[in-house]
Amino acid sequence: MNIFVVNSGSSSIKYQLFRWPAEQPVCSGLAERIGQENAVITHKTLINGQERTMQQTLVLPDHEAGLREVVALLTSSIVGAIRDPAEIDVVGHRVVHGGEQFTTTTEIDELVKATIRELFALAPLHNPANYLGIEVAERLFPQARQVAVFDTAFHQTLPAYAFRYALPTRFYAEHRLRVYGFHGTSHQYVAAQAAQHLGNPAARLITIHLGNGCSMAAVRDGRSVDTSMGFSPLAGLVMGTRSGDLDPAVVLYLQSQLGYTAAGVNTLLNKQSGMLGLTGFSDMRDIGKAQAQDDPEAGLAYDLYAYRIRKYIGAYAAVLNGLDALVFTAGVGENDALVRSRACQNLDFFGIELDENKNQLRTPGLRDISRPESRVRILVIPTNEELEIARQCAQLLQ
Ligand SMILES: Nc1ncnc2c1ncn2[C@@H]1O[C@H](COP(=O)(O)OP(=O)(O)O)[C@@H](O)[C@H]1O
Ligand SMILES: CC(=O)OP(=O)(O)O
Ligand SMILES: [Mg+2]
Repeated sequence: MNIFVVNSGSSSIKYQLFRWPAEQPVCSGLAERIGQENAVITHKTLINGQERTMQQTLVLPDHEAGLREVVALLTSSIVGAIRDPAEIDVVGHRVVHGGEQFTTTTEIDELVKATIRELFALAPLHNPANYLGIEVAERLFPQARQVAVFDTAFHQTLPAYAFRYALPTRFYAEHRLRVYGFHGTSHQYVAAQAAQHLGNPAARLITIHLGNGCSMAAVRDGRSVDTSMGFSPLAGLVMGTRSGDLDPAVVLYLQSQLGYTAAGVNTLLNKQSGMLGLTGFSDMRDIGKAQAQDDPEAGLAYDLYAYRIRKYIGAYAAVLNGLDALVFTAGVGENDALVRSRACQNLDFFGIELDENKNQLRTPGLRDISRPESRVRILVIPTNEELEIARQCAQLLQ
């Protein structure tokens, strides 16, 4: 069975092609800067067990053009893995918001598509792009089964006292204003890896996904019991361009005193805040360089970023009434030793003790960076949302 996984972002498409049940993709890649003059596709192929990478710069006016180009690569006799798009049996899509309607992986039909469209209002930055990916894939792979895997689904196990806001009940009853939580596919994937590594399916875990968007989850028995993103992916941690937690009165002040419109506040908090607002850079590699040169703004931004994580660790240790492991994952969590070091600072009270030498090592795969005497394991686990999506597609359809 060939499973093609598509993760459509606002200006990018990430993809992996699996020849199931092999979990190593035969092709994978990323099309970036779609809609701009100089889009780039980076495409990897596994040839005789060796990974070969090629990159091309081209014009991709929209997602349809992007996916068409990806299909051309997949079917290429040199860097491809199939001869005909009809060889794709299943297309698995990352869909960020599934609302309360989707608590699990779902095969896509017209009704499912209509519901995803209704959810545009709840995730305006993400769901329209995901939806577009579905429509384009239906045209390019008309004979394949299309499956949606929702970021929110893993967090549908939160108890009401964790997911409700203290607003008048009608706002939940009529408008579904509540905590949904996101990055669920990633939290679920690394939590399962951690539980397996610990040999304890009931492990109490805090999973820390630090990418462009950042979120944490408290996980017990493989189920999410709380998470730091909320009604939208804006809540919680400090992120690349998003503010994370904020007194809602700040929004009122921006509007009543500083002349911001609702759209202006949206842009400010989602696209101009976070690390970008604090330092002028959203990429942690740039901020890392600046902080290594003693840039005070970068130093403060690191402290703020890590301090927010530490506060959530404390909160979730209370939620879980104890802790077996912390798990760092995604671009920053897997690569930035300074973030991990500061996030774990002064937590020995909880039995969290980082081994600074192990923290600096860059070995691939799962690694334990805690001191032997640490009561809580500190793990770095590379996430793989595409593999988790493929697994869930296979489980649904087999
Ligand atoms: N070597 C590295 N050191 C520090 N940060 C890194 C490194 N590599 C990637 N990152 C960070 O990871 C972020 C992207 O993470 P990723 O999980 O790919 O996010 P997303 O899926 O949201 O695009 C980048 O913005 C960058 O800040
Ligand atoms: C939901 C979310 O924030 O996703 P991303 O980190 O990919 O923007
Ligand atoms: Mg991501």
